[in-house]
Amino acid sequence: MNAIEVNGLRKEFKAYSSRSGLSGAFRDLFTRNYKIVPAVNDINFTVKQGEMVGYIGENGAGKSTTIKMLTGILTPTSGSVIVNGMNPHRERERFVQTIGVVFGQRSQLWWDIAVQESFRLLKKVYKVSDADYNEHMDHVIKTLDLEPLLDKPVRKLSLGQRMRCELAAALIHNPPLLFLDEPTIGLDVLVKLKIREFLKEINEKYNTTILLTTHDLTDIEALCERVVMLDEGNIIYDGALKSLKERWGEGKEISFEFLEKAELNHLETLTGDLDIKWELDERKQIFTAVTGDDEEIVSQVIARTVAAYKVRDVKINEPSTEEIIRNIYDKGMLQHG
Ligand SMILES: Nc1ncnc2c1ncn2[C@@H]1O[C@H](COP(=O)(O)OP(=O)(O)OP(=O)(O)O)[C@@H](O)[C@H]1O
Repeated sequence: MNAIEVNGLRKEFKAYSSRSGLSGAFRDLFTRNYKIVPAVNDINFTVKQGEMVGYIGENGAGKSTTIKMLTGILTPTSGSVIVNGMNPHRERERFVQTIGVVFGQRSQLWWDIAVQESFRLLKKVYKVSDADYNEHMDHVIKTLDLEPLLDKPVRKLSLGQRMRCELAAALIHNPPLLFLDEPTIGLDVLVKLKIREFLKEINEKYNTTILLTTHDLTDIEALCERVVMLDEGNIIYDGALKSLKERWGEGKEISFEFLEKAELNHLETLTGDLDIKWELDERKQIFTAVTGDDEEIVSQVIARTVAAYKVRDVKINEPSTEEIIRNIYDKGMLQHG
């Protein structure tokens, strides 16, 4: 079953521009110039129940606008959105029972009351029974280490503490679908790891679908096999994170420092049957084999070289996902699809 079905989804905004000078400002008071800008430009995608998908793009690419349409906060200009079998905007009340939302920059907890009071209020809002609440939330509270925070007012919590509480709050009704918009923004590494572990766990335990928007690609790498990449309102990639790396990763580099004198010609002969290119940094005497992503070739290069020479150091370099994605945006290598 599909948790999310998006067809020809479009959202246009009016972008107002100001006229110059005093007379321009005066005229702006009465009529304003604007042009129509599509923030989301006729996109299509589906997400299956239980998938964890990274929804990525640069600032202004249209991520938040999409999430707002998927959660029923904004109505599309055209196209259709079916989430959990419903139209999010039209069937609002029934719909919100089936989703959880965490916006990293905004809070759904009440600022001045204790965390557990917020939880209790949300339990009422979502009409969760005592039995369900206890069974589910006891576990959530334990896993996210919330026990010591429960009687503190939200305003007294650190960012990391608050984000863990936000996540728990979004899960009070144990929704089958979770939208996370920058859930780890500004958090330290340990809290990030905890949140990731927790998300993996609920995905495994309840088959919860997760759509994750983040600028932190390590979140995506830790959680999502699939990424949907957005650029100026268009989907420019939808597929496995792994294939993205294979296709655009530009291979690996294996650098050797030797304890004895090595010859470039000899290394080339040793590996003549492999699809690689040797480079030499003469000043540092570092020999580098540039390869594709074939692991067999990488291991052959290392095995043959180490057998022929005494080696001081070997390093394998590959571009990070961050670099690959930067590359794609910079070079515009992908076709709009
Ligand atoms: N209410 C609005 N009125 C006019 N333009 C808007 C409105 N909301 C968003 N936009 C424009 O739509 C485009 C997409 O914005 P959106 O917030 O969806 O991007 P984003 O990918 O979420 O960016 P970020 O990573 O900065 O959050 C931007 O050009 C933005 O200026």
